[in-house]
Amino acid sequence: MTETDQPGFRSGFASFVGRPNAGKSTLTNALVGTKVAITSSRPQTTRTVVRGIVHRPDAQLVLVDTPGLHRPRTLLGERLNDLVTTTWAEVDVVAVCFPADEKVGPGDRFIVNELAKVRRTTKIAVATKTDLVEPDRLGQHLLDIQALGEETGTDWAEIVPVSAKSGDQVALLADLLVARLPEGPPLYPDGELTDAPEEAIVAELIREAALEGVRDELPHSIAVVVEEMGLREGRPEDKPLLDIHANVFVERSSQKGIVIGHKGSRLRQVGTDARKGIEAMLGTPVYLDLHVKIAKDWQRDPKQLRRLGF
Ligand SMILES: Nc1nc2c(ncn2[C@@H]2O[C@H](COP(=O)(O)OP(=O)(O)OP(=O)(O)O)[C@@H](O)[C@H]2O)c(=O)[nH]1
Repeated sequence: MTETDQPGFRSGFASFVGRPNAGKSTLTNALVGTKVAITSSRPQTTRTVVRGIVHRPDAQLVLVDTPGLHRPRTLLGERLNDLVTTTWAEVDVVAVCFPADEKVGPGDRFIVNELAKVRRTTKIAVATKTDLVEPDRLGQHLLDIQALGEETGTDWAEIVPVSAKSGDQVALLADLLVARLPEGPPLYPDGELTDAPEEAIVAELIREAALEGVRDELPHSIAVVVEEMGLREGRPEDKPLLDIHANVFVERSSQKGIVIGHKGSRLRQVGTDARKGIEAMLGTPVYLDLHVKIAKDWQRDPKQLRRLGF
């Protein structure tokens, strides 16, 4: 039996939110287990950025970032906040981080009030940095979080104290998050993406689309390299467009023909399918430019392999 048809396997998305310095990144790293280094050079542009994936025998938990929430002063600010709440509605669970060494304050209240509008998403409260405080203070902090929940009409599914630094309760948090995911097969290949940038996921989505229906003919002969990926300049902030230029490498010209299809029909379909997959993952409209190239015997050539990212 493969992992995919394992009964009871869970997969889905979680997002950590909280005010600046609340410990979101450190917690993400602690959960994923390795240093996650998605250096997103475009904050607040793509709606969701995968920060890391927790692979477990029983589940796959995809941790995504949502753009920062701001007190809106302008219409654009309001639109951005709408985007955030839309993203929150699309993930399975949102975990709000409240650093134990700071009092629950107006910044937290603002976030929780916004989050309360997203009624259906499960909300978990996480008291972070517990290693920095005495038990008394932690107790008070948990009561304050509870009170904020009541005040805002937020029904915390859990309130969990953790320390990402010492590792205390991190495993418990993982269990609680996983328990809130729907049953379903893994969303990403095993081992994928701790430090892999978005380009790697995008390349994988394109490769999947390119293999669709021709897997038997081209089992291991397709590699994809994302040459360029960046937001189109001059777009309004609330209507981003992500430009992606990618090369699909095959080993022989006969394979090139298969991928491209009659008058390019197949390649167009591959492009459409891949684009939809990428848009669904990143939450941003995408312009995808695909080229098919021959890298002769790339599987046997170490130099080619390196170039292709293996
Ligand atoms: N002692 C202690 N420090 C922590 C813990 N978690 C995070 N920190 C520290 O708190 C600071 C902020 O942590 P980050 O993980 O960067 O917080 P963040 O919420 O991602 O911050 P932003 O990116 O600004 O939103 C860093 O200096 C961390 O080292 C913890 O469990 N214990």
